[in-house]
Amino acid sequence: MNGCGNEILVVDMRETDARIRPEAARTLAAGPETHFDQIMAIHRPATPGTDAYVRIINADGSEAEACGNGTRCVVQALAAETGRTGFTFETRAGLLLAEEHADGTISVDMGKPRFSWQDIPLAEEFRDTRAIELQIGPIEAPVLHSPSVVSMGNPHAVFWVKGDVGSYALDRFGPILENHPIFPERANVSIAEVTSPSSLIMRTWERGVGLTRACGSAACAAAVSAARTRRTGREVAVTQPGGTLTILWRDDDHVVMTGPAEWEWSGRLDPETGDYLRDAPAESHAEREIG
Ligand SMILES: N[C@H](CCC[C@H](N)C(=O)O)C(=O)O
Repeated sequence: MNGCGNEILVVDMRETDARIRPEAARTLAAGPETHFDQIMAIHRPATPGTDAYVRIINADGSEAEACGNGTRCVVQALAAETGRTGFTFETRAGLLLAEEHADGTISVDMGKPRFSWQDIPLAEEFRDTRAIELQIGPIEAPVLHSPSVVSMGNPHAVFWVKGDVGSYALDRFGPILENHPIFPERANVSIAEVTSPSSLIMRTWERGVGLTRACGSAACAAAVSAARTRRTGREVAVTQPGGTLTILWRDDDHVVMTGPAEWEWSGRLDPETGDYLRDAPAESHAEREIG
């Protein structure tokens, strides 16, 4: 599936106690057909009252606490299977509520942002995380500097720029910033331009992945950081290379992300090895029709 071009493998693990091994994930990520940004592995619920436990695996085999675009894909898959529209998932970062709307778009309550340096986490104390001391490029003329940092369950840094976000070499700066010692758990790194009090344009270098066409939690991170620094209001349209998400930072502090999800093809997967067999197009289409 994909969520705004964020490439997602949704894997149904509800009938097995197995886990997808990191080696299997890396093999799948390296394959031209199965290349992905995140695997969303749907496991049986661990907590009463939840619909599933979802493990999120990055292309490098590491685990993430949150993935907004992938969560919308899981909702669409389970809504097609069950005819239900509302779901509660458990992830490493806690519980997520999600809902499919009549128009097919999906909203996910991504929880509350956390701003303290220990929560992001940062390696040293910063009292004000709206802009921390961190820069790239020459000391007297940095190319990027003073990012806002926030945890959406996972760590994010957002650099504010004026002008075309596409003109920055995020492919070069991304790995340096992702692995900068200030981020003991690494970080997802975005550059964002404010285009109006209710819109942003951004690109993201994802932790454990690289450049992606969209990142839901990064869109949330940029939206709350923009509102927190009075660059925008609390509801913004966030445009990334793969599409646009609407982010609302509600008065109760929860961040709600709304956007599309798209099914592409299905198959069968060996979670130990990453070997897979793609369904014949007709078969997968039929499966889709009957949910
Ligand atoms: N694509 C995801 C984010 C994955 C985050 C992951 N790269 C990490 O935190 O390690 C999203 O839509 O939110």
